[in-house]
Amino acid sequence: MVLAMGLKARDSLDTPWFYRSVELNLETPAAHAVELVGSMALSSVRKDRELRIHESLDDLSTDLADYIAEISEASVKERGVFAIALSGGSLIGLMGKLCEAPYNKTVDWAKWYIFWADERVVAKSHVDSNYKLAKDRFLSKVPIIPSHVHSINDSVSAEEAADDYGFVIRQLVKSRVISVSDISDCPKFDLILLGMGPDGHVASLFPNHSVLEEKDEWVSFITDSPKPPPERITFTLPVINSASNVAIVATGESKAEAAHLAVDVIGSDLPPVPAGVVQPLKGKLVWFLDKAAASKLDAGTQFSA
Ligand SMILES: O=C1O[C@H](COP(=O)(O)O)[C@@H](O)[C@H](O)[C@H]1O
Repeated sequence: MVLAMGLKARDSLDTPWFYRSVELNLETPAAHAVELVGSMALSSVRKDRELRIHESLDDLSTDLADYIAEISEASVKERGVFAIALSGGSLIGLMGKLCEAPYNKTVDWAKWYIFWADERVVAKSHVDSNYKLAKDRFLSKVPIIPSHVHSINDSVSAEEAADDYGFVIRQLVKSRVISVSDISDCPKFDLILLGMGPDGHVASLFPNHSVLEEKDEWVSFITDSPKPPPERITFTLPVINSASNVAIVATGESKAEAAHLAVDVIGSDLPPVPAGVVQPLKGKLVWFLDKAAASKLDAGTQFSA
């Protein structure tokens, strides 16, 4: 029996994605067949989600830079601005290629507006600050307009910082710098970039934490983060899931189990880790993984970029 299906492919990292029709002869050796059948199941069951699994961190960084530059270009074309929310951690280093050619010259940096999907409530000069990390390794190397960088108020309590940040976002929704979701009334960021911890947390949404249930606020706070520092503010799930595009970037073996739980355990009401609850309502979710982080995915879920 021969099965026909479409696979997403690209010839190299510099060329665009395309869809290729593949005919699978069901007498193909078993392992190969499982992989192809699995890919077909992924694209038919979760059309809203894409997995990009890379051989090396260098490949992943190039693809991530391409992806961000493409969404920036499309947003500027459509809305005249690009509203992007960053996270902290290893993600920032993996965005480094955006500071190099060609992106440093081709991206329309003056149209970028920067936000944080989560921030640690520490001084902006503190080594734990997500703002400081982004400033040192990214923002100081590209010509983004300083007044377009919306960091948190670091001189108040976590609760006040969350309230303040929610207010800032509301003002920018009013002035249309940030779009608004037509189905959730939440801000609709053009792109939210998330890292993922080994426990499956994204932004500062940690496993089994009550903040995961927050439905009313756009920005919430916690004072008991299991990962130091304890005080943080975070976008809530409704805001993350209202974005036009969300990327989860996870590398290294320590993330493999969480990636498996988030990606493979689908169709469940309660995904076992917060990353699994990132399911944009209308937007597109892309996972960027290296081989190590993808090493525990079900065989059928994997396909390489
Ligand atoms: O504490 C945090 O951790 C996550 C993951 O960091 P990573 O270094 O393991 O990639 C990060 O995405 C989040 O923004 C940060 O506050």
